[in-house]
Amino acid sequence: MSVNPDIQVERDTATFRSIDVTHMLDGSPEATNQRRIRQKQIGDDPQINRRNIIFMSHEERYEAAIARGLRIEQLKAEHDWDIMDENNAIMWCFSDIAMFVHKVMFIPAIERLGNKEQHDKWLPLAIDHKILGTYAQTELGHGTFLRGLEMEARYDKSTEEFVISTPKHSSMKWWPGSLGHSSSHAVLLATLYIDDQNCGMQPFIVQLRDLNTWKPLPGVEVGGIGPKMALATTDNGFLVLNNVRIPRDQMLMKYAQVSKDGKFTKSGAAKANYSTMMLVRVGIAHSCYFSLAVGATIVTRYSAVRRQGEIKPGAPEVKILDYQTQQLKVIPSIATAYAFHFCKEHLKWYYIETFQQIQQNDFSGLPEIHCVTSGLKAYMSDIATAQLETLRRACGGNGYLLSNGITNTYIQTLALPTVEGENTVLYLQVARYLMKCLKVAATGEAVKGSLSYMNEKIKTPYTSGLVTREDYSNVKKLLKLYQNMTVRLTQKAGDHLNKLHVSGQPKYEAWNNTSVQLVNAAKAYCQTYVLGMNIEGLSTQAVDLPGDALEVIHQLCVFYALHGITEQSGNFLETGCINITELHIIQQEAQEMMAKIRKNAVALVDAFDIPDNLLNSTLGCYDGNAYQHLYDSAKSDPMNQKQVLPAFEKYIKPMLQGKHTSKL
Ligand SMILES: CCC/C=C/C(=O)SCCNC(=O)CCNC(=O)[C@H](O)C(C)(C)COP(=O)([O-])OP(=O)([O-])OC[C@H]1O[C@@H](n2cnc3c(N)ncnc32)[C@H](O)[C@@H]1OP(=O)([O-])[O-]
Ligand SMILES: Cc1cc2nc3c(=O)[nH]c(=O)nc-3n(C[C@H](O)[C@H](O)[C@H](O)COP(=O)(O)OP(=O)(O)OC[C@H]3O[C@@H](n4cnc5c(N)ncnc54)[C@H](O)[C@@H]3O)c2cc1C
Repeated sequence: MSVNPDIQVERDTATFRSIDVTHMLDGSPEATNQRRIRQKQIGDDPQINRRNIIFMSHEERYEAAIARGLRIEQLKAEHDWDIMDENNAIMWCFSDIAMFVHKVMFIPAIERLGNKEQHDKWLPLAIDHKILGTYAQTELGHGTFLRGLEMEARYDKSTEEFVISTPKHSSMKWWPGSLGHSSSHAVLLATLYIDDQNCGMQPFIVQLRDLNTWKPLPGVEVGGIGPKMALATTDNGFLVLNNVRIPRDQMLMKYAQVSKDGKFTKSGAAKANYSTMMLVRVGIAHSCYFSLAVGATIVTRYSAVRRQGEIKPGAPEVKILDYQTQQLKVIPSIATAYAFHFCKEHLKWYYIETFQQIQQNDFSGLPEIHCVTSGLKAYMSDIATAQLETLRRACGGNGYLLSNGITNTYIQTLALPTVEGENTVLYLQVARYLMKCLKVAATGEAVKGSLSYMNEKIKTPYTSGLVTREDYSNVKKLLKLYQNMTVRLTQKAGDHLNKLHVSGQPKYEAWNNTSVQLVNAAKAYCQTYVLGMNIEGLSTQAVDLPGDALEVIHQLCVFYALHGITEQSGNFLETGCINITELHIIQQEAQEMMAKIRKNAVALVDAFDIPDNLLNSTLGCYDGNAYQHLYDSAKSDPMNQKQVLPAFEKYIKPMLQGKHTSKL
C-alpha cells in the first residue's frame, strides 16, 4: 500500500531527520538497531503479536497471554536477552502477558527481601519457571495502609513454623495479579506475631497450588476477583488461608529475622520491606512514557491524514491537525512524552545507583528516592492518563473504537494511578518529605538533593526575571519560576499546618486539614522535577544532536514549560511568581511555539519509532492509510464472516413476522 500523500508531505517538510532523534531516544545508533531487532522478534512472532486481541473472549485472551509469556521466555533464551530486554518486551506487549507479576514483582521481591540461602533456594526455581509466583500484599480491607494488614503469620516455636490465617473477610488477599489462576506460589505480606507481639508486615513465601495438578493445597482457597475495566489477562485474585503452615525459613529474612526460638531481630531501614514497590514505581514511570508515546503517535498521524471542514470558507477541507484547538490536544502530549523520556532515563540511573548503595547497607539515600519515585509515579501516571483521554477524544468517533489502538492503551494505563500506591496517598508521602525539607531550611541548614533550590531565599518584593521576550523561551528562567512556585506552595502549606497546630489542633488533625494544600505542593514539586530533568536532558542526551534536531527538541522543552504555566496559572499567580501581564505573554508565547512545533509533529512522533505491529492501530499506521485499515479491521471482525447471524432466525425473524410474544 502506498503512503498517504498527506502524511508524506509532513515528513518531507519537517525541519530535522527523525532518525537522529530516534538515536537520541535510544542512546545511540547501535542501541536503535538493537531495539529494532528485539521489536521485530516480538512483532513478527505470531504467538506474541496482539493483532486480533480485540475480537477475543476473556478466556481466549487469557490463554493467548499465557502463550505470549511462554514465547517471550523462548525468545529470551534463543536471543540471549538480558533483564532490560525482557522488561521492554513486556512493555511492548502492553503487559498483555499473564504471569508478568512473576517477572516484575515475585522475582524482584525474593531478590530484594530474601537472604543468601533463600536466594539460592528460590531464585533458580523462579527463574527457570519451576514455580510461578505473585506478590500478594493488598487485602480486601487494606491496600494503602500497610500497617493495617490483617492476614496473620503466627510463629509456632514448637514446630518452627509460621501459621498463616485469614481471620475475617477484610483480611483475605484481594487484587494480586496472576493470583487467580496462574500462580503456584506467592510472596505474601502478612503481619507477623510472635507470642502475640505484633512485629509488623513481613514477607513470606507460601505455596498455593500443587505443581502437578494445579489444585489449591489444603487450607488454600483461591480464585479470580472478576472482570475488570482492562488488563483482562492479569488474573487478579483473592486468597483465603486457613491455618496454613510454612517452615521458618520461608519468611524472607534479609531485613528482619526470626530465630528458631522465636527471637525477632531487624536489620536495615524501617521501610526496607517496601523496596519492591519502589522498583515497580520506577517501571511505571517508564510505562507512562511509552503509553504516551504510543497515544501521541497514533493521534498525530491520524490528525495529519483526516481532513474535515474548512478554515478558509470555500477552500479545500483541512487536515484536522491544522485546527489550533486540535493542536492543543496533540502537541502537549508530544512535548510531555519527550519530557517523560528524559525523566524516566534519569530515574532509571538514579534508582540503580541508590539500589547499589542500599545493597551495601547504606540507606541514607532512601528518603529522597522514596519521595522521587512516589511523586513521579503519581504525577506521570496522572498526566499520562489525562492526556491519553484527551488524545482518544481527539479522534472523534473513531476514538471510541477498539481497533484504534489508543483506547486499549488508555484503559490499560488507567490502572497506573491506583497500583503501587494510590496517587493521592503517594503525593502525601512527597508532602511529608517537603515538610521535612522546609524544617531543615528554616533552621538555616542546607537542604540537599532535588529540593536544594529551597536554600535560595526568594526576595520580596519578587520579580519573575522575565524582562525581554527572549526570557520567555529561556528554559532556565522558566525553571526558576517553577522552583519558586513550589517553594511558595510548600511554605504556604507549612504555614497552614503550623497555624492549625498552634490554634490547638493535634498534628495529625492539622495534617488532614491541610492535605489539599499539601497535595498541591507535592504536584508542583513533581512538575518542577520533570521540567528539571527535561532541561538536564537537553544538555546531556540531546547535546550531540545535529543543530536542526536540537532546535526542535529545545522548542518542545520551552513549550512544555510555558504550557505547564498556562495550565497551572492559578498556582503561579497566587504565589506571585508571575503577574497577569506576564501570564498573557506566556500564553501568547506558548501558542506561537505550538504553531512552530506543529510543522514537525509527525516527524517528532515518527522519532519514537514504534513499529506498526506493536502499535496495533488502525488509525496510526506509519503509512497514514487510516481509512483502509479501519475498513480492513471491520471486515476481519468474526461477526462479519457470516452474512446472517443466528439471532436473526431466533429473534428478529419471528418479530418481523409478528410471531413474537411478550415472553420471547
Ligand atoms: C505491576 C503492577 C501490579 C501492581 C502491584 C501492586 O499494586 S502491589 C501493592 C502496592 N501497594 C502499595 O503501593 C501500597 C501503598 N502504601 C504504602 O506504600 C504505605 O502504606 C504508605 C507509604 C502509604 C504508608 O506506609 P506506613 O503507614 O507504613 O508509613 P508511615 O505513614 O507510618 O510512615 C511513612 C514513613 O515511611 C517512609 N516510607 C514509606 N514508604 C517507603 C519506601 N517505599 N521506602 C522508604 N521509605 C518509605 C516514609 O518516607 C515516611 O518516613 P518518615 O516521614 O516517617 O521519616
Ligand atoms: C489492576 C490492579 C492490579 C493490582 N495488582 C496488585 C498486586 O499484584 N499485588 C497487590 O498486592 N496489590 C495489587 N493491587 C492493589 C493496589 O495496590 C491497591 O488497590 C492500591 O494500592 C490502592 O489501595 P486501595 O485499593 O486500598 O485504595 P484505598 O486506599 O481504599 O483508596 C480509596 C480512596 O481513599 C483515599 N485514601 C486512602 N488512604 C488515604 C490517606 N491516608 N489519605 C488520604 N486519602 C486516602 C485514596 O486517595 C482513594 O481516593 C492491584 C490493583 C489494581 C487496580
